[in-house]
Amino acid sequence: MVNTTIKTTKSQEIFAAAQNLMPGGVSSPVRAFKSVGGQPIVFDHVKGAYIWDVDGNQYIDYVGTWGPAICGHAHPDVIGALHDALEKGTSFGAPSFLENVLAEMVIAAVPSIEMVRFVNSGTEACMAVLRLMRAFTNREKVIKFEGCYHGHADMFLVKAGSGVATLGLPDSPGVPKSATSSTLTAPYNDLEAVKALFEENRDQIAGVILEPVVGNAGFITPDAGFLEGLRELTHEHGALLVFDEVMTGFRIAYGGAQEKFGVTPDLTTLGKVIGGGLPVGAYGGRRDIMSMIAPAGPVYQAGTLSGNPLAMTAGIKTLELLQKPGAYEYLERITKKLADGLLQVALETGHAACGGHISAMFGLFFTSGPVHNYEDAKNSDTAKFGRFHRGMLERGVYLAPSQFEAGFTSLAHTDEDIDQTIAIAREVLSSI
Ligand SMILES: Cc1ncc(COP(=O)(O)O)c(C=O)c1O
Ligand SMILES: N[C@H](C=O)CCC(=O)O
Repeated sequence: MVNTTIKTTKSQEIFAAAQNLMPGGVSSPVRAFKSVGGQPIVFDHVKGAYIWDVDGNQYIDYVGTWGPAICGHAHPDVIGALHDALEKGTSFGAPSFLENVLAEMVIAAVPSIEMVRFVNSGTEACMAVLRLMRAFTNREKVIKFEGCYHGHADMFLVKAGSGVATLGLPDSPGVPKSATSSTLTAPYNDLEAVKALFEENRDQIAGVILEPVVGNAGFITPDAGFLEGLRELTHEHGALLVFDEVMTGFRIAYGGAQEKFGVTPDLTTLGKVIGGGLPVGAYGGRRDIMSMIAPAGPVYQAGTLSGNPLAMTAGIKTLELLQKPGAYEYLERITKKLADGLLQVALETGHAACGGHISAMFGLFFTSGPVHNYEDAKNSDTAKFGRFHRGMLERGVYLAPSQFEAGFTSLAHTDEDIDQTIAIAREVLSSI
C-alpha cells in the first residue's frame, strides 16, 4: 500500500522544461506547489477518484480538478455525451438548445436564479456580477470578505484567498488603486464589521459578495446567523446580496449553499460543477436584475465561446448524474468519514488540529481552532501542512497543494479509498 519512494523523474523533467516556457511552469499559480514545497507531479490521465502521473504513479485525488469532478473524473456518461456532441462541432457562437436545457436545470435547482447567463469561467462570472450589482443599484462600493476569492479580476484582488493567500502576496501589482478603491473588506463571520461598513458608507454600497462556505482560505463554515444577518443588512440598506457559489454550487447541495442554509441571495455566481470539467461559469438571479444584461438591457457583457456546446453538454450530464437518488447522501457519508477520520488521526497523533466538512467539501487546519476567518486560518501551522501534504503525496494521496484551499470528494470515491487515505494519514502524521 505505502510507497514513500515514488519515482518522479519524468515529472521533474517536464516541470523543469515548463519553467522556461510558462511563468512558474504553470497555467495557474497554486498548482506550482510553492507553499507546500517540493515539485508538482505532472499529470498524464485521470479516471474516477484517481490520477496517474507521467511516471505511472497512481494517486487518490481530493482536488477533483478544483471541484468540477464531483461525479469522478472522466465519467463514462459525460465522456459518451461529449463524443456525440463533438460530432456536431466544437463551438457555435450562436444560440443552441443545449443552453436552454442547462439554463432550465440551473433555474430549477438554485433558489435565487430566475434567469442565467453563461460565461467561460468563475472569474468572468464574478466580474460580470459586480458590474450588474453596480448598474442595478447605481452605487459603486462593494463589500467582500478577507480570504474569499472571486477570481482574478482587478476589483476583487483585495485581501483575496486562494493563490493570493497561498503565495502570501500583497494585493497584486498592476491593479490600479482606482479599481479597488470601491472594494471594502471585512473579516468573514463578522456581522458587526459589515454593519459598521454600511453605517460609514450610507447609500453607497451596491452589495455584499461572499463565498457562503469559504473554500479559498481553507474550509471555513458560516457561523449560525451570519448568512441570515447579511441578508437582513443588505435588505435594510437597499443593497444586493451575492453568493459566489462557483465552488459550493451543486457541491454542498444540489441547490448550493443557499439551499443548504435556506438563505436566498439576489444574485449567484456559478462555475466548476456546471461545466462538468469544461471551462464554464454562469451568473444569475432575480429576473428584474438579470433583465438589465445586454441585449435585454444596457449592461454589457459578452463572450465568443459563451454557452459552448461541449461545456453545456458536460454540465447537463453532470447535473443529471447528481440528480440520481442518493447522490448527495453518498457524498455526505463518505466525506464525513474522511473528514472525521483525518481529524481523529491528527488528534491521536498529538497534533493541534481542527476541521470539518459539508457534503463533498472538507478541510483540516493544524491549529486547535476554531477557524472562523482568514486570520485564524493564517495562524494555523502552514509549514506542518506542507510536510503533511508531501508525506501524503509520496504515499499516493493527492491533496490540494495549499493550506488555503478546501478538499473535494466525488461520487467515485469508495469506502476503501477513504480507509486507505486515513491509514496513510496516520502514518504521515506519526512522522511529522
Ligand atoms: C469561489 C470562487 N469564485 C471564483 C473563482 C474563479 O473561478 P475560475 O478559476 O473558474 O476563474 C473560484 C475558483 O477559482 C472560486 O473558488
Ligand atoms: N482556489 C482556486 C479555485 O477554486 C484554485 C484554482 C486555481 O486558481 O488554479
